[in-house]
Amino acid sequence: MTEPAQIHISKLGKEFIGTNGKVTALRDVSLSVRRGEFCCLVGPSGCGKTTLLRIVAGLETHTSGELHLAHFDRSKPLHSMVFQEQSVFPWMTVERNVEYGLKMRGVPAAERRDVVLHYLDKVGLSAFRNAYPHQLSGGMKQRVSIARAFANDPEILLMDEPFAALDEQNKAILQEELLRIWEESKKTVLFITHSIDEALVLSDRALVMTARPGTLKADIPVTLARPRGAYDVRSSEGYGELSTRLWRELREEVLNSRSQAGAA
Ligand SMILES: Nc1ncnc2c1ncn2[C@@H]1O[C@H](COP(=O)(O)OP(=O)(O)OP(=O)(O)O)[C@@H](O)[C@H]1O
Repeated sequence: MTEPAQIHISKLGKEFIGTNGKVTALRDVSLSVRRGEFCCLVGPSGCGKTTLLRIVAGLETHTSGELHLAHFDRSKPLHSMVFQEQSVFPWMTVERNVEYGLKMRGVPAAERRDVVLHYLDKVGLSAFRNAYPHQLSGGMKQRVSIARAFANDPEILLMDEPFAALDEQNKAILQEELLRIWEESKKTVLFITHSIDEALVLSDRALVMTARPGTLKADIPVTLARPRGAYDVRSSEGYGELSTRLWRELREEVLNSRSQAGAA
């Protein structure tokens, strides 16, 4: 059965008025993400990926076009966002950080505890539940952010380069942890990355954006078998071909974006 659309964006545009005049960040972006789908957004630096995610998150408004988000289960939050920088509360323990959204929603303490312990176990942080963020490494703090986002149980997860600041091995482990949790929960995910590898490890579809003003250039189905491992996926059938295709689409836009920067 085909799942219904959860995120539907039609001819969406965004203009910023800055000190140097008008900046068109997004133009005519149209895309649809089905419920339970994992989509990665890739595109050159400055093409509007974060702006698009922030618009979906309701943190920014669009200046033209339409955005429709389907909210299937009103007892759950619609979306949660995970940022590149660690966005944990430094004054709260790991456990308090993860339960924050649930507490805000008035979920009873016993239920909160079960959910929090479940996700701390999933991200390998059970032993650190009473630790404070300053006692954790960067990768561990990102794990707290991921556990918090899933514990909050939103329908849509919006992830803005959540692993960009991590070293290669920690990134691979977190990608696998994220995939395992996603496979269990099947949330709708919109995930920004600069990495072709990361898009191929994680996504069902890679959405390639053009240089600014960003619009959708290519929508590439990532048909690699699941479950996937962060390294073994690279030797799976079709990986090389997909990787080359994505790079061809992206390369042109990265060059365009460089010539824009040179002309500015
Ligand atoms: N608040 C703002 N005011 C003015 N211009 C902005 C604002 N936010 C973003 N922009 C501009 O909009 C464009 C898109 O920015 P955005 O951060 O969305 O790109 P991005 O694709 O996420 O970049 P990166 O990959 O480098 O993170 C850029 O030219 C940026 O300078």
